[in-house]
Amino acid sequence: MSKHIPRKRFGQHFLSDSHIIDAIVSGIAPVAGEPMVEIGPGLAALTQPLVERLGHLTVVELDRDLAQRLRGHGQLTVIESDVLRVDFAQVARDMNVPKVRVVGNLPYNISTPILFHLLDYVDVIQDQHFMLQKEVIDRMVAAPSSGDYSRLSVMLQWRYAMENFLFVPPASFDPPPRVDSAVVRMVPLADPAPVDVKLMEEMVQVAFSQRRKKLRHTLGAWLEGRGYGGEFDVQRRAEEVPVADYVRLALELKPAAG
Ligand SMILES: C[S@@+](CC[C@H](N)C(=O)[O-])C[C@H]1O[C@@H](n2cnc3c(N)ncnc32)[C@H](O)[C@@H]1O
Repeated sequence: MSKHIPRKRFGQHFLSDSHIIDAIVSGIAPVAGEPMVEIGPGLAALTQPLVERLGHLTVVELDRDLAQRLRGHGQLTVIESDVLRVDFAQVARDMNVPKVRVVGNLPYNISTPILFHLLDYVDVIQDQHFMLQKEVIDRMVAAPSSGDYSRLSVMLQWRYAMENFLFVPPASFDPPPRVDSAVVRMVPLADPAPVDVKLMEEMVQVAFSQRRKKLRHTLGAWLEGRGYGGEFDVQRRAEEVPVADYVRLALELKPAAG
């Protein structure tokens, strides 16, 4: 088969380090027969060892040439699409299972939109294992009052238990990216607070819109606009507020949202 020229616009950095590939696959720990979906299989660096253990794998690939190559593989179901347009609830229905596992070495240019897209389908997802830019994972798992604590930390930590389990240097890829990478495990919390996700998203976005300023300048005005008269302390900075406080506030606001 002809050599594939990596396409920059699709964030194509292919894994080439067999030790790292083994470590990722061990971290995922696939079991024969499990329903799994891989985002961005590329040249099958992860796909092949995964499918050897699973027996069957569904993959989502945007690049037409790569999707075409993968169709020749007898153990794969290939969805040729932008993952941001994929309805994962439908994918689970098509596979005849209540939940799927999702994995992938994601295209870094759209990793945050992918994480938010999957948040919409968290009820049909058992767990997620993603290779991402290390700096993004640092933000995902950051604790309050650390420099990395951000909108992404709050929006993901209220819904997932997350763990950075592997550091991956640029030399593990061909072509190498300019940044360090890491692999994160995300497991949806079994008993999440029943917050309105859209409301939570808007609230957290307003809170972090000016992270150096006290919240009274940003969230304070927004809460006032909603007629909020509760106890939430807006004399703090967004980065000082624990996830649980944001969740409590979103729950208090819920009736106003309806
Ligand atoms: C970083 S590469 C990883 C490739 C392979 N899994 C590996 O580890 O070597 C990202 C892959 O995602 C694909 N991709 C990029 N944008 C995508 C999108 N919006 N939807 C689905 N796949 C996409 C790329 O074509 C590429 O195959």
